[in-house]
Amino acid sequence: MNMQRIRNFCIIAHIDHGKSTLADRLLQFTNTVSDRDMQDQLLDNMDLERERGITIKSHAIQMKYNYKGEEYILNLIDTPGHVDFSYEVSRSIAACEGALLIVDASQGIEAQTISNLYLAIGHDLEIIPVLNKIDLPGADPEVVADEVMELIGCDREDIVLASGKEGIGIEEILNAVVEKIPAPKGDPEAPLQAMIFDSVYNPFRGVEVIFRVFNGTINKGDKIKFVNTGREYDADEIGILGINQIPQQTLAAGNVGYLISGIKVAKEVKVGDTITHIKRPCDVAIKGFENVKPMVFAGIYPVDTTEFEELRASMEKLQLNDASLVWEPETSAALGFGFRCGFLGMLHMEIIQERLEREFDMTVITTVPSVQFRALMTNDEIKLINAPSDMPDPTRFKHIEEPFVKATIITAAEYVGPVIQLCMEKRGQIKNQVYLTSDRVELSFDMPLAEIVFDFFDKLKTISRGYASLDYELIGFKQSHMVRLDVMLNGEVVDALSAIVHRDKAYEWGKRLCEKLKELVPRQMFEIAIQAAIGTKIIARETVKAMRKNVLAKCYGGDISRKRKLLEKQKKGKKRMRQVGNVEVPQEAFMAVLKLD
Ligand SMILES: Nc1nc2c(ncn2[C@@H]2O[C@H](COP(=O)(O)OP(=O)(O)OP(=O)(O)O)[C@@H](O)[C@H]2O)c(=O)[nH]1
Repeated sequence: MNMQRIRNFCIIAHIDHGKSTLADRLLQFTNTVSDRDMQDQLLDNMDLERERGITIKSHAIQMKYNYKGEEYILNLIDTPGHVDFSYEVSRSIAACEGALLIVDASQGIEAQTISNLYLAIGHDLEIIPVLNKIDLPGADPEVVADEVMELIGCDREDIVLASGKEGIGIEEILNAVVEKIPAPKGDPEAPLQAMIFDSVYNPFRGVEVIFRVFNGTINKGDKIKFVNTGREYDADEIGILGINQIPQQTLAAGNVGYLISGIKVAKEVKVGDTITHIKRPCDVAIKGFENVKPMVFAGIYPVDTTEFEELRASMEKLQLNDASLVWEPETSAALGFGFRCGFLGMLHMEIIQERLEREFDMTVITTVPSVQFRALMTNDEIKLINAPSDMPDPTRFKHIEEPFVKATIITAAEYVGPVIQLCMEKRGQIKNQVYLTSDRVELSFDMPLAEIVFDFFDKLKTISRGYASLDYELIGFKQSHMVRLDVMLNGEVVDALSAIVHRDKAYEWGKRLCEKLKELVPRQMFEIAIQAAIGTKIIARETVKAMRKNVLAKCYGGDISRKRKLLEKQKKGKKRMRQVGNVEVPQEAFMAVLKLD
């Protein structure tokens, strides 16, 4: 295919602004998929994605479009919409020459719109602005168009008015893709240089690598190598991605395609890596490659301690198809054997937990999530702290550092006060405040990541009645007064309830946590003391009074089957309980920290 007839583009949008719906329409309009086969949100083919209505992993799809009598190949590269997956978004963007910027005409520009837009502009992508959902009664295309014009410096005529739902503006969008987005550049005769921007795990065929060829040509059967991992493979099968995979003999510069070469483990395929030939390799790898690092850590334990090996097997299987999940075995006095896991963010953590439960039928306890702190030790070594138990003795370190992010929040002007207040409570420092329009404001803060991973987003939504959007990126580590706060039940430390918190917040944290635990720990036949401590210093205490609960008391002797049923019920209720010393602790208690308000 003549490179001049190829267009590679992605869609950037804030969550729920209608990216998937619009993508479906493009596929329908170009007959890439027949109306009969049309399923809602075709690009989101994981059940979980469809249920949650969010795009988790990016995928690519090729459409053919006839424009003024010429056939064009349009490669649509889908991007995930959540900050947890921002590295993947950046690689997808790097594989394109243009982007559709979808803005919900009833909502206006949101934080994610802007962060992804900046990524796209940073990669010199041609931006085609689209106002979507113009069918909605609450849509205000005039005002939102002003916002968009201000943001990207385009003219009103450049903005396409569309409705994915009603199928309005679809042809205009496709025409704009052909007319405005530049054809790919690159030399098909040069040494091979292709960038991996995604991979899909297939248990039967091995990992499918999705890539964009920048220079050179890849042929079926070629001996190839991945530059950053240094691994070598045979290109057993290459092809393009329609609704199904379509094998090809060759793919030249400018094209997007898939590669199958018998790779069994997702970890071998790193998004951002460069594919080249073993003979005649390219001089340099494509820039921008990064090893993605987990941002949030938590322990995962089987509820039933005998299921540890089963959990290990499940985690191994999960890791085969999720390269970003990392874990190592961990033991807790309270929870037994489990794993310390690293996640890209809170959504990623929820997804893993849910997949363990659904796909592997495991019931697990997840402990309080934590970010990765660093301790500068007295011998000037840096020690990484992924769990409260890693926290060294205060006499052995000079200081602790914690990760900070630049948080961008867009909200209506009337909520600026409460938003700033919330951010200050979360140890944020305001850096900038810009009015996007008379009513919408963009605020930037430097904030500790640790404060964001808890309930920040929920709180932000509450105080702004839903009219605030958040995006953040890591900016580095800063020195902080962090301490380890322990919780004791009848004098015994429950290691799974320990947390690393800022010194100024430790007292408040301890007090609230004790209060919350008092609500969650059921009364037992003896009194239970709940205490919070820093080192040996007790900073808070609550007491759960003794009580005797006899479920059989209701049964007046007689009916044995009824009695059995009640006992069964009680046993089930106990399932998610953990024995700590002599105290039974329900699973919610281990997540109580997330619900402190
Ligand atoms: N009225 C109206 N609703 C729409 C339109 N497009 C999408 N929606 C609705 O908006 C919601 C979000 O649409 P999606 O296409 O899932 O949005 P998305 O941007 O792909 O969401 P993520 O994948 O989560 O980022 C759904 O409930 C859609 O039915 C439109 O043009 N008009």
